[in-house]
Parts: sequence; structure tokens; C-alpha cells
Amino acid sequence: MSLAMTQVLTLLKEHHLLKTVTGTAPNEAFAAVTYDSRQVKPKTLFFCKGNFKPSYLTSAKKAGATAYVSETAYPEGTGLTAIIVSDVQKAMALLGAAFYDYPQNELFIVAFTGTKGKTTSAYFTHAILQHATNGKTGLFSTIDRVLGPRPGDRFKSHLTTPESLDLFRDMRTAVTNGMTHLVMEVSSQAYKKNRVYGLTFDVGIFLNISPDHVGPNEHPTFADYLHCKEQLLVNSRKCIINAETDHFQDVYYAAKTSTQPENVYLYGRQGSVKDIVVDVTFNNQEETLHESDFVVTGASEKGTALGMAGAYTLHLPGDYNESNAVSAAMAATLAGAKPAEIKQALVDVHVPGRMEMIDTPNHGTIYIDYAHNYASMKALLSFLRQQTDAGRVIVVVGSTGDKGVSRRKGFGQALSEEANVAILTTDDPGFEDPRKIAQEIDAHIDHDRVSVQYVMDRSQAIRTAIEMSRADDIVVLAGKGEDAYQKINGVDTPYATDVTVAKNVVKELS
Ligand SMILES: CC(=O)N[C@H]1[C@@H](OP(=O)(O)OP(=O)(O)OC[C@H]2O[C@@H](n3ccc(=O)[nH]c3=O)[C@H](O)[C@@H]2O)O[C@H](CO)[C@@H](O)[C@@H]1O[C@H](C)C(=O)N[C@@H](C)C(=O)N[C@H](CCC(=O)O)C(=O)O
Ligand SMILES: Nc1ncnc2c1ncn2[C@@H]1O[C@H](COP(=O)(O)OP(=O)(O)OP(=O)(O)O)[C@@H](O)[C@H]1O
Repeated sequence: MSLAMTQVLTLLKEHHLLKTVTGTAPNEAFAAVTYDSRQVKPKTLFFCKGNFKPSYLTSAKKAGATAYVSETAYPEGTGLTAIIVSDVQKAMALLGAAFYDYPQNELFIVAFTGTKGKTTSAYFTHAILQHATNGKTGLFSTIDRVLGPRPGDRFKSHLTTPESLDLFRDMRTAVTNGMTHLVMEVSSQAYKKNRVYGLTFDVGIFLNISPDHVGPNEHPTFADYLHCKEQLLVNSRKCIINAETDHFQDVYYAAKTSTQPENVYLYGRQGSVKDIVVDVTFNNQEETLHESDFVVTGASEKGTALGMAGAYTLHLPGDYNESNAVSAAMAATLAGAKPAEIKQALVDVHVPGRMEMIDTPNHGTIYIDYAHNYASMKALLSFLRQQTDAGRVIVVVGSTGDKGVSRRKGFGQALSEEANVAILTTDDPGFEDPRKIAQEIDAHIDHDRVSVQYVMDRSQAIRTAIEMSRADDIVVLAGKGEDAYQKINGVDTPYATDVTVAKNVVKELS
């Protein structure tokens, strides 16, 4: 991979990003691109972005960078070519795509956005397309990135949507490894920070939106959050929209600004959307705590033409997971999958930390789930409550520190509406006091309906919940999924995972 200076300047000029350039050498070319001084090699084009310190540029220069792209010129960069731009994140995305030689042109890309269900739906779609493409589908999810067929091609993700340079690098690796398709999650932050600037997706799916991610390090307002999410549809060739989403009209309008209506597909649960003509509907046939059977119907000419009508079984409980599965099936169909491949994948699929279930001989049934805001907690608990006749719903939950402060009120509300017992505990407290966070959740709990305990050691909280449960109770371990750490004072402190802790307790008790 390489990039010539002439190409850099042409691209930046074409996109009206170039402000000034000083010290260009004739025929200058780059052998590497990075935004991290610790990764610099000789002939690197270095990007100064975010919470950048000028000393990083000094380090980059020492390590062999020959030019830097930045919104400000730095004295520490004297001797390097200084490419000053109006938006470094956009510049980075454009130049990253060029450096890695536009890998997106060699992949069919399906991208999901939504407040809830991105990871689950991406996993479903990936599972279907793995069948359809004979193992040639990559995955960029919050949990992990899959760039090829070997175990070494799968690694943990740091961000839901990677920085643009990492994104294009990983796409290129996926192509080199023989991948023809890619399923990815696109967070609102990805658009806010221009990580996917310039990228057009083959299919973009909008799952839902609810209040979340508004705060100092994320979005200033809900309107900004919605706007960023809508950009996925503006930048997709074909769009799929959940007609049940809040702000549907805004979202549909955004899709139609750049996509012909015949390439916009709407879906919804039968009877749940009024005044909207959907293309695909689905209807539950049977739902248990283990799986659900549902039927998909083409509700318009366009929806029928997809050819995916029929009965499906999903081996993951939760009525909202049926909706996720339908979005995945539609996206996979547009990517070339057949109903038989969809059916097989939905039976086999496993999504780590989402609705994992542990049966106990004498205590309640335990669910480990990643629910970590009002919408997901409400969806999860109301589903489980409908499934249990006599038993109690016992929930172990905390809320993250330093971000998502509104989630604390949301948890209090959802617990008041659906739970019998809340064990408040620790969940990635960051630089905050976990007990204080728990008190903020507690302030919104209706104590006439819910009995509350504070057990700040998360493993101990899980033990308390399981020990107190009776056979017909449901125990929910919420918010951490399969996270194997707790973020405490800036350090990822190892944690055994909710699943492991729960399994150990169950073993001891049986
Ligand atoms: C607000 C935001 O987008 N922050 C991201 C951003 O931070 P930043 O650019 O300020 O980077 P930084 O780590 O502070 O460092 C500044 C720069 O100095 C460089 N550096 C640093 C040290 C050094 O020795 N040398 C050096 O050159 C760094 O590489 C970086 O380029 O770039 C970093 C990677 O370069 C990300 O890790 C970081 O995400 C933070 C950790 C984060 O938590 N982001 C969240 C809000 C996020 O993006 N979440 C969404 C999901 C949200 C959802 O669920 O919808 C996501 O897509 O993951
Ligand atoms: N369609 C949905 N509607 C409401 N809640 C959902 C939906 N899908 C999943 N959930 C709930 O949200 C939790 C997180 O799901 P998932 O990881 O798939 O979403 P996500 O969009 O990737 O979330 P995040 O952005 O927080 O990583 C699940 O564990 C479940 O409790």
C-alpha cells in the first residue's frame, strides 16, 4: 500500500479540505498512515487529531514521519511537510480509503444502526451470510472483528465502529483474506467523528432510536444523535427501516433524500404500525423462554419480491429479537441469501452476552443480557415478565460511570415498571463512586413495588440474587454481557464475566 503526495493534495482539494501546505518535497510518497505516534515507521503520513499533544508529533518525527495532516500547524513539526486542513477526521477517512486502495469497492457491505439491537442483528446477518457466501463474510461489531476464516483473523473490538484508518485497513485485510461481504455496526459517534466519511454502504438498516448517548463526550442533543444516525441511510444504496421506530417520519425522509423509494424497505410486526404501508410484516406463532417461532409475510409487491416469506425459528428469546432477525433476514436477502440459509442460521446463531440462559435445579432461571439503558431494560424485563406466571423478577444491575448519566433514571423507571427485586451493584464505574451511581438509580425506584439491596461487589451481588431465587423466579444479570473487565479509575480491571460467576454459584449450590 502506498500514497503519493500528489494524490493526497488532489483528494483534499477536491473535497475542499485543504487550507495550506508547506515544505512539500517533489515526488514525496508515503509507505504508512497513522494517527498514533507509537505506530509511526519511516515515510509515514501522520494525523494529529482528537485530544492530541504536540509532543506526539515530536515522537512521530523521530520515528520517521515525513509529513503531518492537522487542523493546526505545530512548531514541533518543523522539517516535516505540514498539510493543514479544515477537518482532520474527514481528511483521514478520505486518505485512509485511498491508502488502502478503496477496499469497499471489493466488498458488499451491510451496515446497521440503531440505539439497540445493532450487535445482535449484525451477528444474525453475519451468520446467514456465512452460509450464503461459504464463509466469506467479515464482521465489524462492538464485540469483535472477523477479518477472515482463521482463528487469528478474529479479535476483540475497542470501538463499535473503528477509526477510519483502522476501518479501511481491516477492510483491506478482509479482502486479502478472501472476504466478499462485510457486515458492520455504524454508531452515531462514527458519523459525529467522520469515521465513515465518504463511504457508501450497499444496504443500511435503521433499527430504532431512543434517548441515549447524549452527554459531554457524545452528542450535545437528541436531535444531533438522531441526525448522526440518519446519515447511515443517506449514505446507503438500499435502505431498510423498522416502521415501528420512534421518529419514523424523520428517518424515512432522510432515507429518501438520497435513495429512490423503490429501494427503501419498511418492516414491522403485524398490526403494530398504523398509517404506514410496510413491505414486510412478521407475526409471532409461539414464544418461549428459549426460542421463538415467527412467520414473515410480503406485504407489498416489493416486499413479496424479496421471496423470504415463510416460517422461521430463532434460537434466542425476546420479542425484540424477532424484529432484529427480520431486519437481518431482509438485509441478507438483499445481499443474496436464500430462505433456507436464513432458516439454518437463525437456529444455529449465538450472540455472546445477549440473552444467555442458565438453568438451575432448585433456584430461578438466570438470564445474562447486555441491556444497559431504559429501552433495552424495559424490552428485556417486560418480555421475561410475560413469560413467568407466579415467579419474581430479580435484577442485578449497575450503571456506567463518566457517561450515559440519563441511564440511571431509565434503569430506576424500568425496574419500577417490571421488577420485584433490584440488587444494585457495580458496572464500569470509571472515575465515579459506584455506590453514588447506585443511589442515583435508587432515587427513581418505586420502593412500594420493588425491594432494593446494595451489594457493590458484582460477583457477590450475583450470588445474593441466585441464592434468594426460588425455582419459578427469573434472575437477570444486566448490562455487562460477556465483558471480562470492569472499567475502574481508567483501568480495565479483570472480571470473571457474569456468565462464569453465575455458573460457579450454580455449581456450588447444586
Ligand atoms: C469521543 C471519541 O470519539 N473518542 C475517540 C477518539 O479519541 P481521541 O481522538 O481524542 O483520541 P485520544 O485517544 O484521546 O488521543 C488523541 C490522539 O493522540 C494520539 N496519541 C496518543 C498517545 C500517544 O502516545 N501518541 C499519540 O499519537 C492518539 O492515537 C489519538 O490520535 O479516538 C480514539 C481512537 O483514536 C478513541 O479511542 C476514542 O473513543 C473513546 C475511547 C470512546 O469511548 N468513544 C465512544 C464515545 C464511542 O465512540 N462509542 C461508539 C459507540 C457508541 C454507541 O454505542 O452508539 C463507538 O463507535 O464505539
Ligand atoms: N430491537 C431491540 N429493541 C430493544 N432492545 C433491544 C433490541 N435488541 C436488543 N435489545 C436489548 O439491548 C441489548 C443490547 O443489544 P445489542 O448489543 O444487540 O445492541 P447494540 O445496539 O449493539 O447496543 P450498544 O450500542 O449498547 O452496544 C440486548 O442485550 C437487549 O437487552
